[in-house]
Amino acid sequence: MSGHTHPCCKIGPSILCADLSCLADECRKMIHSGADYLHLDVMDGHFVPNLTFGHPIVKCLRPKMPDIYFDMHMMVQNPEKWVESMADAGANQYTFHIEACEDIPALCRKIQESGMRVGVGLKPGTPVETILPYSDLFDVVLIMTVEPGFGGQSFMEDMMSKVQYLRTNFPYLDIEVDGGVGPNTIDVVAEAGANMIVSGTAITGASDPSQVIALLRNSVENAIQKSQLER
Ligand SMILES: O=C(CO)[C@H](O)[C@H](O)COP(=O)(O)O
Ligand SMILES: [Fe+2]
Repeated sequence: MSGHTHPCCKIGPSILCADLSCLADECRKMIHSGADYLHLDVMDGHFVPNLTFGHPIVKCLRPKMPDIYFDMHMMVQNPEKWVESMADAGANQYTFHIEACEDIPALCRKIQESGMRVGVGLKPGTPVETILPYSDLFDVVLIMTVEPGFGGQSFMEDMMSKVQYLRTNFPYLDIEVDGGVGPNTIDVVAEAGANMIVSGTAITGASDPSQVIALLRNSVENAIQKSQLER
């Protein structure tokens, strides 16, 4: 389902550790700081031991920023349950976890028919080969670089072999990374071939988020340029 041009760099801040009592202001701040999209973390207390928010909040947020791409990171059991509500709330990408899903082709079809892009997430312990039988069905593969559930954890560099494997075998795929990504870890992420960069505390906790976003983008764009010259 991906296109046939090299995917471009996109930076998607996670607002998980921002001040959620003023969610719209926090999101606007990210957009004004240069974010390409917003990564919204949905947790159900079952798939992960934490709770955040669901489609009612997304539905309230949408009219306040009609043109912003919402990537829903669905850390939930039974991800098929929330597809229609998220589409109705205005989500653009529905990223479910492969570990939480029984009928992967049916779920991908449902997401696509609802008009959203299909994302599949892999926890650190899930081998990358798990996606191979379904690789045509996804627009985005999300490689988790922390155990899902909490922001502010340490980046797992050993997940980069999954990113490298995907970039080598699927040059046009959107590859997203999430967890502990920031100025200290972006270079290995960029060199491994990820192009959709989620970053939470490193951006929302910075005194100047725009500087952090620019730094992340610079690293990824340089790596893409280098890889194209090497071809
Ligand atoms: O999915 C997540 C946690 O499960 C978050 O998106 C992620 O942790 C972002 O926060 P940080 O960059 O602080 O790790
Ligand atoms: Fe996330």
